[in-house]
Amino acid sequence: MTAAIIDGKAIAKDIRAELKEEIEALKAAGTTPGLAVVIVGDDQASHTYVNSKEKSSKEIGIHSEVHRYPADFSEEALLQKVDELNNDDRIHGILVQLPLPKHISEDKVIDAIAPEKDVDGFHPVNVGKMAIGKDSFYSCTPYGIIKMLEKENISLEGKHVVVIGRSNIVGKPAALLSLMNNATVTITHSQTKDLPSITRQADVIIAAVGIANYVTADHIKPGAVVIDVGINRNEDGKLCGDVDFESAKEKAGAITPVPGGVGPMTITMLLYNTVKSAKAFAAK
Ligand SMILES: Nc1nc(=O)c2c([nH]1)NC[C@@H]1CN(c3ccc(C(=O)N[C@@H](CCC(=O)O)C(=O)O)cc3)C=[N+]21
Repeated sequence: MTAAIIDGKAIAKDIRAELKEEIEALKAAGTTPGLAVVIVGDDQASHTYVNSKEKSSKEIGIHSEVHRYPADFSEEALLQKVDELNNDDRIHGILVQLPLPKHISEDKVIDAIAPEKDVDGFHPVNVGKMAIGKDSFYSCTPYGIIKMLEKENISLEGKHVVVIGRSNIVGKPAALLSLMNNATVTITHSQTKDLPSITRQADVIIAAVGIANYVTADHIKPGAVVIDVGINRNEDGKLCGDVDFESAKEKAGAITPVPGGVGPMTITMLLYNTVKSAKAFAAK
């Protein structure tokens, strides 16, 4: 059996087209959604992502600004910038690109973002609301996975979702959002014993380990849905996921590629959250 390939890029394109229309309506009613991205340091990959976020925002009519600072920018100055954006009426979404240089506390910076502008869904208020099943800004990568499954008509109801990874940004929120969609959820991680025996029970595997080609056909129940969150570079410098795509696609029922799977959905949900925030501000 060869798996159906879930085309994240195409799904992202559809959602962005819907957002573009919403933005036009919002603009006609006097509100232009605004997104501010803050990046500190000169990590090349981070700059590439941020440029891509800026381009995607502009394409659908979001006012986008990027604030770039050198690696030695102080924590105090960054907190001050966040405060300024919190109070800027043109800005409905604030994203501080992670990771930050070591001398800056990521927790402090995330805590400083106004929860109602935290379109990344990283602020404890938004994470807490999600954990108790309330509406909030959900973290873009796991939310993108949920939307992608929705668009593919893959219901999570009563399904066994096995998440590999327990990060605050992907693993934990992916588990919570799956639970919210009535899945039975198992979270596995680096201390889990005999991982393949657990992932082989999964109807849906969400792989967020951060190790190239870690999940192989041996981890997969025939016909299972495999979602690959990884973004790694292999020996040849080529982009690859946490899933060994070539072997996995012979066993899975459906699978996301890297690139072109979860990544484009992550950016799309950032745009989605920004529009959602602008709508909430407009309603006030
Ligand atoms: N505050 C914050 N929020 C984030 O959401 C955030 C962050 N920090 N730091 C870094 C990670 C990473 N991330 C990606 C988003 C899109 C792609 C993406 O679009 N990837 C394309 C390919 C990109 C390429 O070709 O390099 C794809 O998978 O098809 C990848 C990675 C957001 N992150």
